[in-house]
Amino acid sequence: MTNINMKTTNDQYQIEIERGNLEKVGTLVKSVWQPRKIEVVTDDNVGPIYLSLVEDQLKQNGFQVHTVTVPHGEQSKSLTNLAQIETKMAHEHFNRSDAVIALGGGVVGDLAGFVAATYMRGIDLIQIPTSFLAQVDSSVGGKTAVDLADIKNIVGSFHQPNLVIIDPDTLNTLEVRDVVEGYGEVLKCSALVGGQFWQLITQLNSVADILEHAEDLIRYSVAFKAQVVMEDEKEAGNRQLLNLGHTIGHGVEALSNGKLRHGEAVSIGLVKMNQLFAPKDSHVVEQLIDRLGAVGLPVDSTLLDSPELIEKIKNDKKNHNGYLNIIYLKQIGEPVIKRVSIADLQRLLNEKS
Ligand SMILES: NC(=O)c1ccc[n+]([C@@H]2O[C@H](COP(=O)([O-])OP(=O)(O)OC[C@H]3O[C@@H](n4cnc5c(N)ncnc54)[C@H](O)[C@@H]3O)[C@@H](O)[C@H]2O)c1
Ligand SMILES: O=C(O)C(=O)C[C@@H](O)[C@H](O)[C@H](O)COP(=O)(O)O
Ligand SMILES: [Zn+2]
Repeated sequence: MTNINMKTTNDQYQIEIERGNLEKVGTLVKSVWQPRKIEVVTDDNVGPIYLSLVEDQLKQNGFQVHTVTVPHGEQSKSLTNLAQIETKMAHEHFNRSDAVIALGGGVVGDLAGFVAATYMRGIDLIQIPTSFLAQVDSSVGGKTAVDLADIKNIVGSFHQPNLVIIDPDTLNTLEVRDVVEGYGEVLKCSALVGGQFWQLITQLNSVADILEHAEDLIRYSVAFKAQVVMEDEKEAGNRQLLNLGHTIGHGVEALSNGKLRHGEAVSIGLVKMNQLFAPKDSHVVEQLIDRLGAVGLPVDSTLLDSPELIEKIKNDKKNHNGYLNIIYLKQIGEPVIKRVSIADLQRLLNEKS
């Protein structure tokens, strides 16, 4: 069992990582919340597998449980769903003492998190991530958001949970493609950290290898993310490093009309941004392509040639007055934040494509 402690300016919470955590989810929730009404938000893949267990556990521990199931997939991170869920909660007379639980992948986590951030100007939240991506990244750190049409995470808020409950056993029911896309974020994280974390990555060459080492990968990723968030919760400085691969990644993800998963898009963005900025003699790009390619993550895309890409990039939250803080690697374990004009980035993208 691993217990990682997160402390930000106004919040403190535990990230509990243990196989079988879902079996005792009621007790874990009770350790931080008094009896109250809870809206459990899930999706139509996760709900049929895990919702009844979580619901029973919560009821046995004195909670009043309401549930809402959204369709799986990125399109559920919408203002429409936000409004529907909050309308339902209002009709159920949820008040400021009540709470939200996100049970699912990053889509459910971001959507339910934003519900909790905005309902009555903010109520309590617990994250129960069930996808690999959500367990290694999205359930931790308090970023919540929905998309507007084809613009990623453009309406959102920082809203920290009171607890994150990670049960790596839930990875057993995940599709292979979803394990691999979650690994895209793990690889991003390990490339930022280097050292032992990267050493482990150099030994993983298949989905079976990833699953065998899933607990270590979750622990390494979450411990690093927690440390970064504790030092820079609102992304004024080094939290921007966690956006490695995302400036171009979010662009191609949005342009793909749902064809690329988030972690796949990050993989493409990770390679491209380093092709543009990493020192050639560092061999960063070759190392990234080798490790991403080993598990079948995409390392290139025709979307990189789209004239629309730069328009998407302008929506990056690291864009300030026409200058973007881009992230690249000097070498594995040595990330750099560099201020680049959008015009220069556009020129470089055009030159290289
Ligand atoms: N807030 C953050 O810090 C942060 C960080 C990274 C990514 N994100 C966001 O997370 C989203 C991607 O998350 P994701 O990759 O988890 O996508 P997702 O939530 O769509 O989950 C991927 C698929 O796996 C299914 N699933 C989840 N858990 C399952 C399980 N245990 N068994 C069977 N099926 C399961 C889902 O239904 C879905 O079909 C993107 O919207 C991205 O922008 C947010
Ligand atoms: O937690 C963070 O900070 C991250 O940047 C983690 C990213 O993996 C994640 O995709 C995040 O949602 C991106 O946020 P955005 O601010 O670029 O929308
Ligand atoms: Zn991401």
